[in-house]
Amino acid sequence: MKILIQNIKELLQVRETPVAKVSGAEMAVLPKIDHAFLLIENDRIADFGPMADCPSSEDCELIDATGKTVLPTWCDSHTHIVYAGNREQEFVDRINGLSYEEIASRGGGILNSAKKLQETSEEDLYNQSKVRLEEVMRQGTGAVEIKSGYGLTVEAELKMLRVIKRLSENYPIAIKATFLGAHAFPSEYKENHEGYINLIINEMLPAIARENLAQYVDAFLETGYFSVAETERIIEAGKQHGLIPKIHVNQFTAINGIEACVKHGALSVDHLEIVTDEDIAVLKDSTTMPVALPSCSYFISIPYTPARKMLQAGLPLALASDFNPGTTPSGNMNFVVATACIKMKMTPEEAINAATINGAYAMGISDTHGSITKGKKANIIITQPLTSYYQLPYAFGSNLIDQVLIEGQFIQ
Ligand SMILES: N=CN[C@@H](CCC(=O)O)C(=O)O
Ligand SMILES: [Zn+2]
Repeated sequence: MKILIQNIKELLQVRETPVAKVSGAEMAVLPKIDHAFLLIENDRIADFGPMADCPSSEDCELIDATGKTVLPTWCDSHTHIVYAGNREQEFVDRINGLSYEEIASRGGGILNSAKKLQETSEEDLYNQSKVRLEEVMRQGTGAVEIKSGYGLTVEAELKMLRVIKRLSENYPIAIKATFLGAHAFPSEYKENHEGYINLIINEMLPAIARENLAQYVDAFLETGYFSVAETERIIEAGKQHGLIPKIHVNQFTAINGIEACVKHGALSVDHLEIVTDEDIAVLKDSTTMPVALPSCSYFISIPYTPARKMLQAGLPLALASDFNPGTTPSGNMNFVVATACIKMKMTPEEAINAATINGAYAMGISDTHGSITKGKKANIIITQPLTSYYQLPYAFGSNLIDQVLIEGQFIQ
């Protein structure tokens, strides 16, 4: 099966020579070809270039992209798409003056979602989650990481991870699974952290490894949640089962968590609404990808990740949605890219790099996703006719996507 897209006004994120990620000043460069073609064979990118070099269209399904922009689909490296019910009431409580921390300390927040999820059957959880997955695919996401962490019991964490596995078997989108048993201490372990950490290490992790349900391990390293020392124990135990750390850190406070994550070779450190000069120094020259989640900052009114300062220091940055019921009930990566430009002062080029190739790196798939490169997965967004790709973040409330292809299949 061959698809030939012709007369593309702008073909973005073209990388003849593959790169794993882009950092600092490199992020301001988004390589593109004007008046281009793109050839897809089965699930892969077979060829691309200027229209002057366009191959014959024999045997191909033809798409005319006159006036349109074509770019790789978004790589959303941080989500919690599998959850039960919602937290609309907490949304209204916050409007009426309560903070995220106050709601959590009253037994709301993550524990509220965990109670709902424990009471929901695996089948129902799958059906609720697939609606969200289908929505983000239509919005141009072509690869997604999904975390557990609303189970908080052996049985419920396994239920979440089995749902993630089933989604990955039933949809063309690449899905990476992360075990986040260390998302919050269940109330019965509030005064017995040791007991819950032992449950994670001695029961949850071995059961997950037996069923091969996760590739990554995460923890909410934050004041009032998991300390640096507790997180390090979980990272070490996860590694024993082959899981690579990707850690929630510096959302509300900076407690030297980033240093610990880098020391343990974390693939990514995520949130980073609060970042110190020491954190930046530690990330510099590491292989750990910092990940910003601007929709979370927007929704719960907390600071935005200081992108300019980080890029100026030469760091890379990825953007992800954080789709979850508490802090970010949206997986729309178009909004993420626009918000990064509008609120974090990232240029469109930087934001698109952050949401494609760097997002792919932050989920360990930049050899197959995140750029227009021969041999990579045919994951493509075709936009409506645009004056230029600047319109994508500029017209932040409009749906400018015409068609999405994931692994060579049209999504709709
Ligand atoms: N901060 C930790 N975890 C999630 C939100 C958890 C929740 O409130 O349900 C996040 O990434 O924002
Ligand atoms: Zn998160």
